Amino acid sequence: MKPFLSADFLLKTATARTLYHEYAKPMPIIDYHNHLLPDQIAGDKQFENITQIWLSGDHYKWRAMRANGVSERYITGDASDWEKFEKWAETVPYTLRNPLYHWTHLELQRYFGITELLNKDSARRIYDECSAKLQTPEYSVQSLLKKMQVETLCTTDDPADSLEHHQALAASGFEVRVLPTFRADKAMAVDDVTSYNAYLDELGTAAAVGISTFADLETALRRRHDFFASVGCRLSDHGLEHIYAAEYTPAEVAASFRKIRGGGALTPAENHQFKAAMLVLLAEMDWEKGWTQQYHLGALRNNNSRMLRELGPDTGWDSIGDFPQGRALSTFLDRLDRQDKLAKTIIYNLNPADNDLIATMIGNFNDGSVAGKMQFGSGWWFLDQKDGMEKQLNALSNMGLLPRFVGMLTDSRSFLSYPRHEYFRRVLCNLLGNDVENGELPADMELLGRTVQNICYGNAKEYFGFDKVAETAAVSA
Ligand SMILES: O=C[C@H](O)[C@@H](O)[C@@H](O)[C@H](O)C(=O)O
Repeated sequence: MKPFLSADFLLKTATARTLYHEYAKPMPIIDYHNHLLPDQIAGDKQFENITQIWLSGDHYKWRAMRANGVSERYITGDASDWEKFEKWAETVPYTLRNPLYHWTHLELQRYFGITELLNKDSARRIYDECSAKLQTPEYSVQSLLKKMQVETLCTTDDPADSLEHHQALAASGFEVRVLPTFRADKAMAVDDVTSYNAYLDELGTAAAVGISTFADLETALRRRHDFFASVGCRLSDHGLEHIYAAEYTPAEVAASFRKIRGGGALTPAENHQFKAAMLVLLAEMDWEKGWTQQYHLGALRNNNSRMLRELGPDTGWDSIGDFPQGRALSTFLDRLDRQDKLAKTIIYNLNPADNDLIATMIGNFNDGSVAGKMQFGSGWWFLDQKDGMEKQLNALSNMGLLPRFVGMLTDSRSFLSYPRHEYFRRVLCNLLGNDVENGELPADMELLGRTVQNICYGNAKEYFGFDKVAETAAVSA
């Protein structure tokens, strides 16, 4: 019987072990999508204790604690940090076979050298040891990122954000490249007219333009898009139930915007037209700059209205939706491709039933401009565990080109989540190792090793063009 979480964790074959230890593990990390807070990186934050760095903001853990009968007081409420950690420790044994069980113990091992299982009995010891270490310079946020060989990370940022912390980091010479991502969801969130109009005022202030017409909105977004590019941004991102691809005319969109600005709500048809127009506008801006556009599709969000009122969005009340994806996505991508304005694109589906749909959809729009132009994103959110990752890798292998995949991202809110890349790399190497052992792939370690290194690092380095950021910054300096 293999020991739990040993050096060869998830690596069932000799080939897998070689591929992981000799090829995957040494690769730096390019974490091109996460929700880390740039001010905490710029300020090189020293977290007070393990609860603050590990539990606050992690709605994966929050859901597990709730499922385990823990009251909200000990999750997002006013219990002490120790009380919250104790409740998490009590919950961990009940997460076995959930990825949290692996991540929790992998993170204790990799960051704190703790191999003891976390549970009620070990909670105090582990809390004290981790919290004491977190007070030392080796556990400041910047030290933690360097410890995990992070080379580049992209945070998630609103067009109205000042990006002051990204600028400060670039000026500080911090070895890890910390770049923004242009996440314009709020710029098309017309479902709530009141909050949308308030946001438009905020966006207008940031862009130094009064936003009365749709043309003004475009001006404001273009100014912010240009500003994000000047700070090194190379990606955009969207979180949507599905793509919007209704037919529209500029006049219809302009009229809808006037209606919104007057405080009027759009009809469902006007709503879909407006969102379709916004997606095209934003996609064209991405194409003009050679950025990569990301679409996170299929989440059924904020299911618990009581808790949405109490805690707000992204607090653990979302789940996998069953929205039809294919037709609108095809129409949208074709609309851009027809104009030769389709940027590099990564599509993440939250419903695994859409895996094959996305894996085949991306094959419709590779135009020869760049290898792997159209990407099927890594297992996302409820799918970023062994089973979900294997399904995504197998669908991509069966219907696309696995060796052209830009690989994993943490998508996390915690600075202790970087072992997710290790987890993915182990899953990848194990799949390839199994194929070699079964005679389904040649035991060509040069070919397989290069493939592993490209998926873990090389493809992302080439595809996103972050090095161009350095060149641009040097030129503009
Ligand atoms: O893994 C979970 C994800 O980070 C989830 O929190 C995000 O997808 C977020 O809701 C977003 O819209 O970007």
